[in-house]
Amino acid sequence: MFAKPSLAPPATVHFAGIATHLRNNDAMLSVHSLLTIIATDLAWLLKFNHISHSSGLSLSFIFPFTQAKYQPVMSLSRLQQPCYLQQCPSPLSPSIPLPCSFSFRVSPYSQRQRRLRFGGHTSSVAVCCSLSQQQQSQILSSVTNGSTVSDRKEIRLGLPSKGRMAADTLDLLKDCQLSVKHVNPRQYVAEIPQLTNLEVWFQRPKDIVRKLLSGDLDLGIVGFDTFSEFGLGNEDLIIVHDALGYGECRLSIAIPKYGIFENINSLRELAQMPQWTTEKPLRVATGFSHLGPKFMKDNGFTHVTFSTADGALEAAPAMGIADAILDLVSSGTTLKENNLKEIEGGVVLESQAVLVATRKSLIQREDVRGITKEILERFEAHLRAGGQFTVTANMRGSSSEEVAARVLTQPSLSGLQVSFSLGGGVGVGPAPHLTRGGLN
Ligand SMILES: Nc1ncnc2c1ncn2[C@@H]1O[C@H](COP(=O)(O)OP(=O)(O)OP(=O)(O)O)[C@@H](O)[C@H]1O
Ligand SMILES: O=P(O)(O)OC[C@H]1O[C@H](OP(=O)(O)OP(=O)(O)O)[C@H](O)[C@@H]1O
Repeated sequence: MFAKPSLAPPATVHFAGIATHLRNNDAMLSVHSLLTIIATDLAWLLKFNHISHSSGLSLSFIFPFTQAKYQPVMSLSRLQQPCYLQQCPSPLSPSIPLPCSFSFRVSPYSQRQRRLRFGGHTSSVAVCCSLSQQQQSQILSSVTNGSTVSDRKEIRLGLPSKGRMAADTLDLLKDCQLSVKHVNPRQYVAEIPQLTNLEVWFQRPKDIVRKLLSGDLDLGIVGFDTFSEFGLGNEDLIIVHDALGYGECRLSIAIPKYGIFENINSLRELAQMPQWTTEKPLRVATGFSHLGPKFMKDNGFTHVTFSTADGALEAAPAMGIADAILDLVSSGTTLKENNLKEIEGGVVLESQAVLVATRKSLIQREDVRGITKEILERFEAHLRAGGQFTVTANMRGSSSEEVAARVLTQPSLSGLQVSFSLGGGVGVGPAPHLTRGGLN
């Protein structure tokens, strides 16, 4: 099972890490950042990631891919060369041949499967790598050069103070037995008694991202859209959990259903309309003044201008202020009510709530890593448990299949999907919890 490496493994320190997000170019950032963290504190990451040591030789990176759209491509080319890589056995994936730098794709992951991402076979790919002591020092010095995090002793977590994300964020924390206690209801600071030395600061989502960048917060929960817009691709921000399961929406271009747009149904068609000239460019209203222009430029729009507003952007075309809008959509009701439509190829990004940390805090502060681990484990436990029930029953049966067949023929349990192993119990999809009485 353990393929012979093409390069002899050096006498090395071995690293392990987990990339909890991989989005296009962020992939390299994750790998690099996390490698660095490992270099800083190997023991912590081992615990953090539940990674097992393999044959005393190497440890695994595990990359859970959650959204097919990102088509994650991983590269280790940023690592200092030469970088010795070798195949490692993994229960999660078939072997992957690994040259010094490499890329791979992972099979698409459906919406329905997303929450189970740590459990499925297609969701993860494990690779292992070993780096020499010298490479370790190089990586470490490349990220620890520059400014250090401030001298403050507490750890700061930013949570949305208002808007759509606020209540759902508190609900998620509550579901994870992390109760946010206001010291004073009129203050923006709070605490979570279960997490020692943690200060919660309530801020507008965009300010959470800004304060992460400035080093005034260590961790934050925001929508991926806000992270992308205000994070400006800054490599100091790391998404440590990319799918918290709420705040789901997409950032999308919309145009009127009527007039000159009546027969326009794709971004390509929109770009090719003869109406747009230097004198009369396509006018787009958006609150996303970083992502908007970038997206339009990447999609070949040369004659385009942008205007901004703080809300109710859907009114802009009817008011004659804009030709198109670029805004968040979830149910699509607001677009419909305003006679607007989305178009093929017009989605800039899919968003939901994410947990963000600053790379500097993670690298330089052990207590931040500890708290991050604690929060992440609670989130994962909660999110993975969603829709899962355990049925405990005394049943006769000569095999797991026979018991499963019996469970599924019970009218009261109809609709269950069994995804189990027996010997101890049967794990199923949505189901009642049976604790006593036999199902015979
Ligand atoms: N229609 C929607 N459905 C689901 N989630 C949404 C929707 N609109 C926005 N969101 C998510 O909620 C986040 C917060 O949006 P919201 O407009 O409520 O607050 P905000 O960021 O405080 O806005 P602003 O500061 O511009 O007033 C967005 O960044 C996005 O991630
Ligand atoms: O697709 P839908 O479910 O209709 O949701 C989309 C709307 O939700 C958001 O606005 P929000 O309600 O937060 O108000 P805002 O326009 O003041 O930002 C977004 O800006 C859209 O206008």
